[in-house]
Amino acid sequence: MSTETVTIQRLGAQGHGIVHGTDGPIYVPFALPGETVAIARNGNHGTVMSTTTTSPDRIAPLCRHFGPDSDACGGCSLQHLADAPYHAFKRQLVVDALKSRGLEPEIGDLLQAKPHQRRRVTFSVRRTEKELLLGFNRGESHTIISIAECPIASDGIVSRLQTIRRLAAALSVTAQPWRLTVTETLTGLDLAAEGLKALSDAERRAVVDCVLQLKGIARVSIAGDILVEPQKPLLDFGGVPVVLPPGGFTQATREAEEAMAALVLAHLGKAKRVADLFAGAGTFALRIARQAKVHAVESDPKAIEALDQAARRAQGLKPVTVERRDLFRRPLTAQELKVYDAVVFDPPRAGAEEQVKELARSGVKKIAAVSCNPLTLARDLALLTAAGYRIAHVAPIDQFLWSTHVEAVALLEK
Ligand SMILES: C[S@@+](CC[C@H](N)C(=O)[O-])C[C@H]1O[C@@H](n2cnc3c(N)ncnc32)[C@H](O)[C@@H]1O
Repeated sequence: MSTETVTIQRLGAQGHGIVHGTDGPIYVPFALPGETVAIARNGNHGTVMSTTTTSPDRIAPLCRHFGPDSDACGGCSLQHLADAPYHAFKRQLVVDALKSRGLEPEIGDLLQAKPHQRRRVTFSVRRTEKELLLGFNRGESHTIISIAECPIASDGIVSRLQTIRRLAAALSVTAQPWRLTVTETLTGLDLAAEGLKALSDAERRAVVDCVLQLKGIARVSIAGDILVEPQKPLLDFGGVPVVLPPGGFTQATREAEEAMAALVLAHLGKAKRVADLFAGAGTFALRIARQAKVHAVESDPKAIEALDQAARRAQGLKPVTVERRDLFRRPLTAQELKVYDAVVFDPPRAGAEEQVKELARSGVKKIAAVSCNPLTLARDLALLTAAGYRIAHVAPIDQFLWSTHVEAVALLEK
């Protein structure tokens, strides 16, 4: 460990201040470009001890749990950065990722996230001898920081933190840490527990009794199995009600979901037959079905079942077919894709490389690529442009406020 004074040169992709020393980059969390700071240095990591020059872009964080202290929550990494440079940083993550693959398409302004929009958060939970810890892990550690507030989570979640705690306490029958994903749905909170030790019958009954005394809980599931469901947890995909499968994926904010869906629908235009790949429970497919026939493909059986049920119950949709399929191992082939006028794909962070290789050979006229990882998106788009597709537009979208994650929608045509 050594002490030195450095001036931060730029913000890295993980939100850390970076200074390039003679022996490589030094990463300084919570320091901003232009700031001169004294750091305790440990290898290529610096901890700020004092600041002599403060950036004009530095602002007071909104949340009491944010910061470099040992008891601070690691959920957010950029609350100390003013709005304009924060938005520029997020957009630049997409610009840089595409540029690293030689792509320089038209990239729009960032769709900005606002506080209290996140309708889905995953808490870390652990019972200690003294208390129940429910919150987020401290940065780069397994220590759980219990939270009393959260400026990113929706009011529907934050206002029910006490309820969530009571329920988490009933589920925490051992000292083992576990995770609780809370989704605010139209009919109440959906709570999905993962990593819990199996509960005895008496413990399960105690949780059910607890839920029945509490208000605002739609469902509690453990490892995908429903324990109690006073209400079916409903989401609305463009006017089509969908029962969210236990622990199933949904976009983190309603605002980002609607913006992404609007971009995708506008791009599809008059397409008559559309394939929605990595379709989840139908975020895009059910909206597209208002104007075109849709074939939705997804590997999660519960998600595809939820989509299918929702499509069957809905009025006024064009035909929707569903297929459970692992698109990494068995992508839709170029031959299978030829019947579609347009394809939407929205894969997990790993991207859709194998599927995109088939798409590149398919000749499908319009493609909308939705992604939460600019690096894999860039790789996949490069495969498509090499096959003659043109990127008409890329829209960077923030739905993970004050984190270094950014979503993007890329619209392509041939
Ligand atoms: C980012 S989510 C998008 C879901 C949906 N488009 C939405 O907006 O709600 C990615 C989806 O891909 C699915 N998935 C993950 N791996 C897959 C695979 N190998 N084949 C097919 N689907 C997969 C996940 O279950 C998840 O529903």
